[in-house]
Amino acid sequence: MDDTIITIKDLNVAYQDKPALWHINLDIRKNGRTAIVGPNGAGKSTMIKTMMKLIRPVSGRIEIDGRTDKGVLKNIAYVPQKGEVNWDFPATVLDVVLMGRYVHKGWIKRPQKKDREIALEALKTMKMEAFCDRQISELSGGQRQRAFLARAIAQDADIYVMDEPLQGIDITTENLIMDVIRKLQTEGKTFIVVHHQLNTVKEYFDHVVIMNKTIIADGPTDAVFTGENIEKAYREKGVSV
Ligand SMILES: Nc1ncnc2c1ncn2[C@@H]1O[C@H](COP(=O)(O)OP(=O)(O)OP(=O)(O)O)[C@@H](O)[C@H]1O
Repeated sequence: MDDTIITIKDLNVAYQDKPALWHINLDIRKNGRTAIVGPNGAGKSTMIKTMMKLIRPVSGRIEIDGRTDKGVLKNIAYVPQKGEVNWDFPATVLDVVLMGRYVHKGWIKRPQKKDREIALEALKTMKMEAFCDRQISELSGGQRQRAFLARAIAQDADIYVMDEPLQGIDITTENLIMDVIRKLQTEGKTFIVVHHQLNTVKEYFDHVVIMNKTIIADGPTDAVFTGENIEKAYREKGVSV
């Protein structure tokens, strides 16, 4: 299908002997804003880490833009969960954003003037230019998330894969991130976002994947984000919806 950018076929993932994902079949919409929702432990992070080739599946196939090789990852900006990043690492905000440029240059070459300009422009988009020389250890949760989105923007990828970017941040940052995502979507970018707040799914995302170890439902938010499907995914956790 032309409007599909990622296709997952019969994907199975396990940690040691414990299955984490089974029989995942999924098409992700090109130029969409897709939320991935499901209860804690549903395998949302596992699925996107497998897309990023950070986890090796037991079986299955992931095609990104029709490709399965590692080179395609250059075209994906990955924003990991905040908790997975070592924020004590001595680096300034600008250093972090410049990392977005390394996929284009390799780690050996030093950033050029143009890379710095692109990084500063990305910081401006995230209203973080005043913090460019600040150590990342000194940032608030919302500022850290802005810096990470700036890094993703500096990478200039077509696909953004984000693991709970709105977790634990202030409402101003949340609104800014959603405004930037919507704007980038109008420029042709695709978003795949692990999202925890069920009350904002309809407002923020045009497509949704509801999962719990396997896919419960996926498609346009209006059609798929129903009480029945959410109930199915969250039932075993006893969440009332
Ligand atoms: N490195 C690991 N080693 C062993 N088990 C793991 C590992 N990472 C995750 N798991 C297990 O795999 C399952 C899926 O975890 P995952 O983090 O993908 O879920 P999630 O839907 O992203 O959860 P959350 O909403 O809590 O972030 C859970 O049972 C988890 O305990």
